[in-house]
Amino acid sequence: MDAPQAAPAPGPAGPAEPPRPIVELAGIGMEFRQHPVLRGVSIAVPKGQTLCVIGESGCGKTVLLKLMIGLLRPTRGAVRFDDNDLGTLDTYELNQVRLRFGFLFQMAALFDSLSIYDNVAFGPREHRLYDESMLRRVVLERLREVGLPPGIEAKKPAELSGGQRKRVGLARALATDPEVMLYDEPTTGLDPIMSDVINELILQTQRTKHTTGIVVTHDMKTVTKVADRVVMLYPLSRLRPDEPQILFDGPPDALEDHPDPRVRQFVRGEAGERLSELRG
Ligand SMILES: Nc1ncnc2c1ncn2[C@@H]1O[C@H](COP(=O)(O)OP(=O)(O)OP(=O)(O)O)[C@@H](O)[C@H]1O
Repeated sequence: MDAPQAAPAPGPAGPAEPPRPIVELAGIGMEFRQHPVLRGVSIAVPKGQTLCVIGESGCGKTVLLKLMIGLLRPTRGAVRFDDNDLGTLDTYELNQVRLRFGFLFQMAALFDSLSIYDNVAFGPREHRLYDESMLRRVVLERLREVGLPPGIEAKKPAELSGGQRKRVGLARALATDPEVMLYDEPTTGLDPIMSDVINELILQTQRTKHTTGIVVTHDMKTVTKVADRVVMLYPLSRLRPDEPQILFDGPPDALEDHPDPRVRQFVRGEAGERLSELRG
């Protein structure tokens, strides 16, 4: 039998400090005209990690992303970015913070009337990051990084497939070299192969650029592939007032056999009693 292993001794400076959070939600409550969506939600995302946020439709995942970039203000609690409380920042300071985020929207949200080049150049131009020759290098480099062929920059979004549009959306979000990428259901509507391409790109972005990632998804393959950590939210309407809204906060491999049946049901995609509940 192996001898029991001793706990590693702390180094001369004591146990290692946990990495500093870059995005932090502290005791968040969010209501829309007396309709509560989030309650007592606290999440700290360390620099360089990828967090996946999962949960049923309507539980508040997109609201969470909007709170993180100050597009919504919480009813209670504080949102911090790099130790700055967003609630204390003026419009200029908030815009400076937003510049450090990239956002890949559900439907890629490209400007239909602009070429692919101008779509990707949009953020850097708005923030006057580069002169035109440097901008050209950055735009073409980002398009290459997401695996789009040379010449695509002259096309319009309508000429592209869904998977190509999603990759242009990612190239556009990465054109400002963000420290944090927010992905809202990045694989929705894509075939399994293109979904995996997007998952690979999320992973590569974290590994090569050390970008912190926050991924809202229903796709458990995305979770398995990209998440360092997973938070599962539950809809408030299904919880008692004293129950925490975060059902799970941990590594992805602890999801499958979690003791809470609500977590297992979601992860395995089982309807359970839900159809009869919906029929009333
Ligand atoms: N600006 C708003 N005004 C009023 N209600 C809102 C607003 N934004 C979101 N909500 C409500 O908040 C709840 C959570 O919405 P949210 O979009 O965050 O859900 P979700 O978990 O992302 O859902 P899905 O998985 O379907 O995208 C919903 O009931 C929605 O109607």
